[in-house]
Order: sequence, then structure tokens, then C-alpha cells
Amino acid sequence: MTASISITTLHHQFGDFQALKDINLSIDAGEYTVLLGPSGCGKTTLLSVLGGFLVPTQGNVMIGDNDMTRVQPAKRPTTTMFQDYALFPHMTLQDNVAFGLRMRGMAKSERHAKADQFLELVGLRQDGTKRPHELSGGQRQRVALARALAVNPDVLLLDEPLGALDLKLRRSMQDELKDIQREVGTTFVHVTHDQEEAMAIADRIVVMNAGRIEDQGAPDRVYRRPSSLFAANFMGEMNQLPAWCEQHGVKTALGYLPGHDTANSTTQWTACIRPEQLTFEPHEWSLGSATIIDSAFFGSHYRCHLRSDEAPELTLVAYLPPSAAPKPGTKLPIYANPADISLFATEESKEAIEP
Ligand SMILES: Nc1ncnc2c1ncn2[C@@H]1O[C@H](COP(=O)(O)OP(=O)(O)OP(=O)(O)O)[C@@H](O)[C@H]1O
Repeated sequence: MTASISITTLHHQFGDFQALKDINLSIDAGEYTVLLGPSGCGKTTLLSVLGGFLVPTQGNVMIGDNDMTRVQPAKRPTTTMFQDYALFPHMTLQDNVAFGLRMRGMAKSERHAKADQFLELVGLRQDGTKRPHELSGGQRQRVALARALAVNPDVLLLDEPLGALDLKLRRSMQDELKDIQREVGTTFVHVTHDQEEAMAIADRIVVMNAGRIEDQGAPDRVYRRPSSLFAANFMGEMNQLPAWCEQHGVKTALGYLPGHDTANSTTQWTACIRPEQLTFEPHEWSLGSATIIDSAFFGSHYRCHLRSDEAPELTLVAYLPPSAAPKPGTKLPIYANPADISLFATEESKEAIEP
């Protein structure tokens, strides 16, 4: 089962503190949405509103065609999977997965068959008689997922579901979560502060900051063409060049940026370019030359700090291919494609100019 979600003009206050501000969000049925943002930005609060654990101060939550704003958690077509998994230690895995079905009055043989079906889905069918303490962290996470899905929710809410796992296991569980979501087709809403996790899993990323949505969309769009400076920085490493609108175009600390108009009167801008978008072969925009300060090997690339020769106060991050073997002190010409640059007003307004 699956359902769409529509949140309109939602605000939430804890006393005087405004935790959610004017949230508008539409999620399609069967979509995998990730709420991404730093600690305290309101991700869990928004998830709690979706799960019915909090009634928002203002605004509406529709799940499918039904207004769920004031409906209790148990009466919603949602299940929430918490970070600590909350498995019952004294119960077998099969009984853990069947627990929600028992609460709904399903007969024993039927609920055990259903539990086995969901244990199969997460690759633990043969472990049904074990107890949670006999499992690894990743396996416990899978049991919690099976238990959450066994009650057939339209929407599964996951709060930092991989937070307790080490990095390697986390990466492999991301693939599994995504595969399982595709197989069952349930709408998933997943909270994380890990940008790589969001990129690996999401159909839609919602970037939050200080209770607001800064950007939302497909991961590649939010990464390549973010709609705010905050989203640009949160989605990955970013070089930032001070820029000004002048009569002849947009002037940056490293020269005029070709192809950008000057219609906007805002005086202070930031031109953003990702490290992998800086190139060393001639391209449309020359950013002058730079000197390598240091480099670190990451297998697929070297990550280098470069000091601009034109503006020595500017340090840039660039990625060089593994064959480059960069040496400190080497000078490199730097180029970029102007279409890759995102420009954000940093004074007067927060709007972005399209190239
Ligand atoms: N019950 C509460 N009473 C008062 N303030 C709260 C309450 N719950 C959350 N807050 C505040 O609301 C803000 C948002 O909290 P929330 O837990 O939604 O953030 P988050 O983005 O999920 O953070 P984290 O990643 O650290 O879990 C925080 O500043 C938090 O202190």
C-alpha cells in the first residue's frame, strides 16, 4: 500500500520557539523522500507531525485524500521506525515482526506466515527463531524494517534509521533500504543529517534549515543547481567566490563571469562552484592560475587546496585525477564552465540568479 502526502502552510511552535516555519511539501505515492539538514533544523519535528505524535500549531497534513492533521498515530496509515529499533528482547524475530499484527487481532498461523514473508524480504527468513541479542546491528535494523512493513502502512516514517550503524554497514544498508522500498512501493520518509546517505537513497531530497525548507527536488538537481546558498553548502563541498553585479556583467574575485546578466541591483553576491567542476583544460571561463598548497589521495581522485595567484586570499578546493600525482608548489591554470556556476545574493535578498 502507498499514499501521497501533502503538507500546506505548516508551522509548529514549542512555547515561544518556532520549530517549523511555513512548510509546504508534496510527496508522491511510492516516493522515497529524505528530510536532510543539520541537528536541530526540525526534521524529527516534521516526522512527528506526519506520524501524529505532534499536532501542528498551524497548517494541514493530508495523507492520500484524507486530512490527518489531528488524527491519532494509531488511526493513521503510517508506521514510524525509530533509531533504536525498539525490538522486544525476549521475543523471537518472528514474534517481533508479528507483534503489530497480533495487536490487530490477526490469527497466530496467519501472522506467523506474514512475519516469515517480511523476514524473507529483509533476508532473515532462516533466523526467525533467534532473539535480537543474537543479531548484528544491521540485522536488527532489518528486523525493525520488517516489523514496520508487516502492518502494511501506506507511509513508513524512518528517523535516522541507519544512525547506529558503522559507516561501511550504513552504506550497504542504504542500498538495501532503497531496494526494499522499490519492491514494496510504500511511501518512505527518512530523516538524516548525512548528505551522502540522502544522495544515495532519495527520489526527493528536502533540505531543511532552522525550521524551514531551503530546497527540495531530485538529488542531482539539488546538488547541481541548489536554490539557496545554505542548500549549496549542505549538499557538498563548494568553492565560494565573492561577486558583484557591475555594468559589464557579474564580476567575481577571479574576473568577469561570462554569460550572466546584470539586471539585478543587489550589490553583494557569492558565485559557487563545486570542486569537481574546476577544470585544468581550457574552457569558456578562465579563473587565472593557482598554486597547489597540499593534496590528499582519495582513491578515485586527489583532493587539493589551491591558492589563487590573482587573489592570494582565496583558497580553492579542486579534485585532480589519480594519475595527476599533484605536488605542492605546482602552478595550474584553472577554468570552469559558466553554466556550472550558481550565484546567490548574500546581501539584501537571498534569491538566486539563473545563468
Ligand atoms: N518537545 C520540545 N520542546 C521544546 N523544544 C523542542 C522540543 N522538541 C524539539 N525541540 C526543539 O526544536 C528544534 C528542532 O528539533 P528536531 O528534533 O526536530 O531537530 P532535528 O533536525 O531532528 O535534529 P537532530 O538531527 O539533532 O535530531 C530544536 O531546536 C529542538 O531543541
